[in-house]
Amino acid sequence: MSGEIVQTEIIDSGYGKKFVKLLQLRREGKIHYVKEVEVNTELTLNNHRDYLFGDNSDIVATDSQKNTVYILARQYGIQSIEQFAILLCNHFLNKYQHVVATKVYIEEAPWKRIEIDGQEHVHAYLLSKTCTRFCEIKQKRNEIPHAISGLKDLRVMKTTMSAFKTFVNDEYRTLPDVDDRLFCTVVEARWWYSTVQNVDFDKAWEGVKTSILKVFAGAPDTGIFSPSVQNTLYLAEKEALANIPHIDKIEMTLPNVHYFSVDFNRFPKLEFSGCQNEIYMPTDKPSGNIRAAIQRKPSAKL
Ligand SMILES: O=c1[nH]c(=O)c2[nH]c(=O)[nH]c2[nH]1
Repeated sequence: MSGEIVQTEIIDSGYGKKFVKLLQLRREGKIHYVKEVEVNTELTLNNHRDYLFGDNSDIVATDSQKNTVYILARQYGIQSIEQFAILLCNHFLNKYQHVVATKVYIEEAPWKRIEIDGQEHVHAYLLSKTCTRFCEIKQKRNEIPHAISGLKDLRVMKTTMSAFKTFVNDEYRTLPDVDDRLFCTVVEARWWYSTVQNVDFDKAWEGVKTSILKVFAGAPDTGIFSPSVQNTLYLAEKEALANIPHIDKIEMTLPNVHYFSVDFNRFPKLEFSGCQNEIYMPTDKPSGNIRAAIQRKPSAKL
């Protein structure tokens, strides 16, 4: 240690409670409604006395932030995770004048009603984890809230109508051109709203999910051809922006989860002719990883 006095400044800070879990139950007669969420809060203060000098007098304890989540859920209810996150941001900024910025991230547990003989149950649910819905709202003092919504862990696969060929052919390449391959990915998508006013966040979220599935799968009886993960990703993003007017930017990440064909030529003493079963080896790691964000072009000024 040189013992030299280092000159520093804090350039970013925030603190809050992570993973505040709560279940909201609303009983309307015999029909019950549930929402289970996990909330992360974060506040940024107008000074750093806490970090610099150990002066806690401006700290709204993370424990109090956690209590606030429960109290606002009780008082106002959770319509959509986005609305609840906006409510929390507003509350923290209005209640504490020395808070200059807030960030609230929420994930929702995908409870669906159990269906018995095609009929939805009034009070029994099944956790149907096709994917996780999340949102992140950021708001600075004297500014409007900015909303991002997203989905993750949406694992999809198709067994044909996917090819990958005519890519760089040099001394590093071993992968052959393929006309027909399995395509499996775990979709993560996040999108930015141009406004939070009069947005039906549930409808928008369903709209993006449907856009992604439609572009990935294509028509039920024929499918849709994918020349690469990159192209499918881009077309899914374009479809989402075409369908949901309140979104002006979207980013998607698509890992290319490889399924390698098992080579039965390695068993020369066995006879496989006439066997129709194709056997693949699912391989989680490594995976390709394809990412892109698109946004609406500012409309041309005449
Ligand atoms: O759709 C694909 N895009 C790639 O960039 C890539 N790279 C690779 O090895 N396989 C694939 N597939």
